[in-house]
Amino acid sequence: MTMTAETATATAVVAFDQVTKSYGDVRAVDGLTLALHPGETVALLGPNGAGKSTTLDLLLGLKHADSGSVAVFGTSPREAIVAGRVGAMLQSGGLMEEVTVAELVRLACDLHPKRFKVEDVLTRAGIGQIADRKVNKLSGGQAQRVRFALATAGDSDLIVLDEPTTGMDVSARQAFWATMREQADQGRTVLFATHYLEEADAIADRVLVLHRGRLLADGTAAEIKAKAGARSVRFDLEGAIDEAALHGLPFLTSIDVSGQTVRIQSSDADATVHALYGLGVYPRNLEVAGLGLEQAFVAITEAEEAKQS
Ligand SMILES: Nc1ncnc2c1ncn2[C@@H]1O[C@H](COP(=O)(O)OP(=O)(O)OP(=O)(O)O)[C@@H](O)[C@H]1O
Repeated sequence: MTMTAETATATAVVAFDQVTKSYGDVRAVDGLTLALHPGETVALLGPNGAGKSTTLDLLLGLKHADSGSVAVFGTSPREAIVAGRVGAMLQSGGLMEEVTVAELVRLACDLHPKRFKVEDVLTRAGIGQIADRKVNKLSGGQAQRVRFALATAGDSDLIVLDEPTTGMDVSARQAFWATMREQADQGRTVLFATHYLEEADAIADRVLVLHRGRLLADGTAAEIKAKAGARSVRFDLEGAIDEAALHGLPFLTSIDVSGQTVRIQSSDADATVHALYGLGVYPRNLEVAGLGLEQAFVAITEAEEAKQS
């Protein structure tokens, strides 16, 4: 079947069409068009102030677009949430204070049209042991787990997480993502905003890079790395090093000479290495590697900053 734009929107889990949202002079989301599909695990990346939280708030109906439209499962965000199709974990969502963890989770389960058993939700979030503790006595990482429990209190089709692992220690983070993977394996769509690029690289099958409210890149982590274009080249040289000659190599975006080791980033590594041999030097232990997602992200967002300034 040929998919028209209309049927694509109807079957999309989330569809943003030319969405704009400003706060006074600040355009937080700027003409964003985007569709998320069933079963995808999607990471939303962007520097501070890029518009990630605003995008998630629009998706959850907590904020309203100035123009454009936001649809969730083909309906308004509010309708999708009332139908229990969306579970959300917000960045610093306040938790009711004078109740126990179990009481709070029970309330969330009771409110969900397709609720799970309280015990199962507590276990899945790794908070069974602190179920009787008052919410205002929790550590930051424990509070994050409770927020996660609230987001997974029922059988939602879409889980939205705004910087979910902030404040969690390494083992809590690993346990969290293992649980999230199970959720995705059961066919749920997961959208999470993060500053941890290694999480996006390891978990997401699609990465969105936001910058000043606009989508700069959309693809797999490998595609985003390729989009950044640059690769790193590392080699050792023997004897005296002619740094001026190395600085003259073509396509360099950065160069660092430390002892006998040279580290280069190049937008065309093949041409740079070819020219290197042309200098008459003999590079040893030559390594050419793609950039990590973190370096790619910095390269993409810095290139955009340079274009705009
Ligand atoms: N309530 C508000 N009033 C005024 N400006 C706001 C408000 N909320 C966000 N902004 C501004 O809108 C822009 C986008 O903010 P947003 O919180 O969506 O970004 P973010 O990508 O989530 O940032 P961070 O990574 O720092 O959490 C920023 O410039 C921010 O200062």
